[in-house]
Amino acid sequence: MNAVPHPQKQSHPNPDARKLFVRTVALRDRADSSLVRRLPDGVPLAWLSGDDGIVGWGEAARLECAPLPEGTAPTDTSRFDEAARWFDALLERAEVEDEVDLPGTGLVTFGTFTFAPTSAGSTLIVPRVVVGRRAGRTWLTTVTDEPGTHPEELLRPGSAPRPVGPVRWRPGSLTREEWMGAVAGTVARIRAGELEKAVLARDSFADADAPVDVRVLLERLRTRFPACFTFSVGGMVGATPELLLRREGDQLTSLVLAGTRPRGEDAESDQRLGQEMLASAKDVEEHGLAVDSLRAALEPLSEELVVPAWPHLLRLANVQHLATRAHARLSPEVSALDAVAALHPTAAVGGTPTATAMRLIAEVEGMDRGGYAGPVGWLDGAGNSEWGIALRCAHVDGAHARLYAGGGIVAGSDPVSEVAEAESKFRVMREALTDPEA
Ligand SMILES: C=C(O[C@H]1C=CC=C(C(=O)O)[C@@H]1O)C(=O)O
Repeated sequence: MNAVPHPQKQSHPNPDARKLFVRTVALRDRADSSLVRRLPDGVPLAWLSGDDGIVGWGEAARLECAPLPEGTAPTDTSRFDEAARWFDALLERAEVEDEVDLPGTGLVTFGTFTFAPTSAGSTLIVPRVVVGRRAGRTWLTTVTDEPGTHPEELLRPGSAPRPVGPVRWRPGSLTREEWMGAVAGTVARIRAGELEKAVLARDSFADADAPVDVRVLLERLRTRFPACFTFSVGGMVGATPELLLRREGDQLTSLVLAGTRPRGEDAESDQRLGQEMLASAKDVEEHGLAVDSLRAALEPLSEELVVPAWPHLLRLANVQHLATRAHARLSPEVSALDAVAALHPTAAVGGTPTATAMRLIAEVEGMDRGGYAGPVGWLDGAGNSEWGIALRCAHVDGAHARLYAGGGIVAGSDPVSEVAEAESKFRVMREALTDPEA
């Protein structure tokens, strides 16, 4: 497979040799106005959490990592190293004037990495324009090839987003029965001792009549899932509840999720379902393996690491999860992308042992995950960054979307419940792609 060709690549034959002029200025704005409204039509970049976040558009620089040949070790991390080298080189040649100086100001790149090293789609994009907000402060960053461009010249009001229109839904790579068979086969292999856990996913397709205006999806996702990170990077669009890592200075935070139940019809059944999950040996084991994988990856990188002994419940509009929030103080030489490379894939999306689970996933899912279950987020010149795990998402390409959803399989998993769980996770993007009745 080859890297997806991109027109921007041809227009800058040697993009790494260019010098970038980066300017961040404060912007007066209402703290609760939607950043999505700033976005012009086109292919938006976004990372949103409640009313805060960053949105961007245009391309000052772009890196497409080439997929590695079949047979490459599934845990290969060279795409993260390539991305780090590329961004460092841009940063060295950037002239940055930053009067706001917060995480996300100055030179920023958005990024999406594939789940597996052999897939195409690991991409970093430095936008021409970024509008960001954090704790009531809003800013504008512009990235130009010439000095002296007035930043606000690049800030034009966005056009009104278009509804999606009629959508046709198509089944994915495996039928429901085939996928249940893959789950049952995985349970048997786990029971036979080949591995402890694997996270299996499936895909499904949506076709609209006209190119989907991603801004509509972003606005629906961010308002329905305020506790999630709503993102759009390199075609990957979704609202993930799972934070692979946030790095601010030497502090790292991660939110591990594994273990899922539906939301109840009323407060009482909701409570009961949550308590049942906290008491379920199967869910606690599934969650514990994800936490163990995070701990094992972070320990060598940290001077301090605090991981709570018991999970708590995270309730979202469609499902509830077992959640553990971990904190670390990183060793001085560890960069955000070093930490991403070490943590990906946690057993919330891969399995245990990691390499065995990744091989099984490639063998039984019958699809290429692309950016699904890979890291998605942003990185700034000071090394601050946020990377979610791309879940509850779709790859949107013009009028077409490929949706992904999965769940952790352990010895006690049941194929029928796993299909239902994947359906409840698909709902996030199915609802975002469905216009409200007029
Ligand atoms: C793999 C997915 O979710 C992961 C994150 C939270 C809970 C999960 C679970 O309960 O299986 C999964 O580990 C997905 O949303 O596609």
